[in-house]
Amino acid sequence: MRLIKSSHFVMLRQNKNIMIPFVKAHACGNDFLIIEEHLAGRRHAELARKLCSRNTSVGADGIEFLERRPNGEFFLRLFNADGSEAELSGNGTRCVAAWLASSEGLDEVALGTHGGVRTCRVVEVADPLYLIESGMGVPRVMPRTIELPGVGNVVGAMVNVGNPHFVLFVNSEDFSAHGLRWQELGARISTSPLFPHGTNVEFVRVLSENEIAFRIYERGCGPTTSSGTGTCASSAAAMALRGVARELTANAEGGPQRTVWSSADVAMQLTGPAEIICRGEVAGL
Ligand SMILES: N[C@@H](CCC[C@H](N)C(=O)O)C(=O)O
Repeated sequence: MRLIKSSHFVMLRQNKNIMIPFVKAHACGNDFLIIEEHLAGRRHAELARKLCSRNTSVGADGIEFLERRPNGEFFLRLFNADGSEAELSGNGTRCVAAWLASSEGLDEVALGTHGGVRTCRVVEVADPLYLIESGMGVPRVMPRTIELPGVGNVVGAMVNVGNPHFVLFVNSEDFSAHGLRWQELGARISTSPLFPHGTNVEFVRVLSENEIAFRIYERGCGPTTSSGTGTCASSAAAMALRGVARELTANAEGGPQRTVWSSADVAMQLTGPAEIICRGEVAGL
């Protein structure tokens, strides 16, 4: 028998012993790993790239690193699947809230993020499924037309809900715009030099006064079935610029969420599900 001595094999063998405990949860198919911050050893980006890979590891859209501070406060750092750090995730924050409710009985919890503190309250439970309402901060909506080479002028709005979004309104049933599939146009906008820090992109159709449908191209991870901040950004743009009701059902591919934004200067409330999928240990770096 031939002995395998390649350095790749030696590396694989060394990695075998470093196991990292994780929890996996999703919100309308937008999936996250939850890992205790102290286990990251400052290798957050590398861990995100490795563990979010769907073919060679557990797979997820991002990792929420959960820090427990000595004063009892919680702080989350969110890393996208490509290893970039984002200010926050609405769905990811809710997944952590569901995990803290399930594992520690916390029905209401304030979670610090780089995009501000988000307070999450459990509204209904059918363990492992949690319906959670989150205070998502005050959205800022700025109408903006961008010029994309080869595409032309794209009319939309920059929306900040703790992280950046560019929202376009479309009429087509398949969410295409400017003759491009939304996934293609989303990739072009998300990585355009016009947004030096990148942006999330939402394609929104107004269905009625109380309902919108949208598709999401996420910064740092591509098309996703849902986004909490994307739901808020799409709703805020529709409320501020299309005059729809201040309480909306926002339908993404992964399912509906509810948004309430009673006036421009108050926080938006987001209600949606989060489900704990599994917990385990995964080979780290
Ligand atoms: N899916 C998230 C947003 C995650 C962060 C985003 N990719 C970014 O880079 O800002 C959500 O539910 O909000």
